[in-house]
Amino acid sequence: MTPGARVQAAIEILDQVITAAREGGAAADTLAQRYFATRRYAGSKDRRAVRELLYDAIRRAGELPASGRAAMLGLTEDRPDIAALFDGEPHAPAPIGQDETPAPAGTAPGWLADRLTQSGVDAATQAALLGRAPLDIRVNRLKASRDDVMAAWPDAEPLPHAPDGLRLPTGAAIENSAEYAQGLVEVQDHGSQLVSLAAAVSPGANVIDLCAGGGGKTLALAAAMEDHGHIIATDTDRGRLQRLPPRAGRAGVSIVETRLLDPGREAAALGDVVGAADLVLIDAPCSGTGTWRRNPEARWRLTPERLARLVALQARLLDLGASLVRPGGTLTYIVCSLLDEEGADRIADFLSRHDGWKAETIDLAVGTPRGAGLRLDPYRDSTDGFFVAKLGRSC
Ligand SMILES: C[S@@+](CC[C@H](N)C(=O)[O-])C[C@H]1O[C@@H](n2cnc3c(N)ncnc32)[C@H](O)[C@@H]1O
Repeated sequence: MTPGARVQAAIEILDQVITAAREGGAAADTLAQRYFATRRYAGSKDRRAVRELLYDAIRRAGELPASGRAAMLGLTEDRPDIAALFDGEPHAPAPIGQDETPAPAGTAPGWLADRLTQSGVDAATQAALLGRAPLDIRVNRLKASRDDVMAAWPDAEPLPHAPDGLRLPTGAAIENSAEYAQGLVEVQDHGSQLVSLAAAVSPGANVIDLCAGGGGKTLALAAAMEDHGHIIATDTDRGRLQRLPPRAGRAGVSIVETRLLDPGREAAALGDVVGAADLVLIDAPCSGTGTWRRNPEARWRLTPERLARLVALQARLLDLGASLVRPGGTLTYIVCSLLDEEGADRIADFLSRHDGWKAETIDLAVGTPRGAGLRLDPYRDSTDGFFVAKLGRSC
């Protein structure tokens, strides 16, 4: 592909990303994959270049752009080399007209940028939220040590506060490696590893991972438990939960039982474990403002109404999770968001409504205290953005 054709391809994918953001369609990454699936002439260098243009244009536009072309024109304001490729050559974008309006630069839609600012997220952190995510892995201590994996991946750097964490050079093909196939490593962000550690689980514990999804944190807990004890991993999404047993098998984890929950009737599948868990982990569904490094278009999809629905669900899941904790047990609440209404405010609201609960100290050497919990962010902690709180039930 010519450089101009790559720009035009990125514009066409951007159009699809914009439509998907309006209509609740697929993520940018999926749309890019589908685009290339029908364009076999695009080689690996072309694909990489188009993806870079696509994501640079998405990152730059805070508000949902009017069109893919407007988004790319926005990028040309920082990159005159791209402007020069709007030359009308075959497959390249048409020359830039004088009356065309580029998408303005910004962090997020105005209402959302305001809420981040109100949540104490400074400009440097907002910018870092739109940086490029590094490639982090967690060594599965059930099968290998960090030194074993570093011997096979000499470019890997230990993550200072996550004892099993390594950072690999971007683009390292870890998912095609023998270490991955044999369950020695999991791809897991530094922050996800740290918030799993915040739960401070011990071998032998009875754990309920209420929003387990595909089990990223379930497997981190199981490794910390040395595969002793029991974890009930639940979720309302059958597809995600179905991915957990094979992953657990690969990781050598035998203590996980999965239970599918019925949305709105979650408690029905948990009647036998009310008041029984040593630890309940709630990795709650959230706006994902902390994961924009991976899905920058997610900020175009969020609306105040959707956020309000998530907040109500988080409050409900906290109440449900609390009912499952035994006297003297703990509940760890996590969101990959830096908005107070999903983090510190949810915990303050919970504590105001539940006697016999108190916030406990989190034993992590990183993070910034926020309300009764701790916040991790890409600027200070080199993680995705997270809020985590640990609550103890009195005996
Ligand atoms: C942040 S994700 C969990 C990620 C997962 N813990 C991990 O580490 O890979 C939130 C999960 O909550 C699930 N969820 C949404 N509504 C739920 C509900 N009412 N009860 C339980 N899980 C729910 C979603 O399907 C999603 O998998």
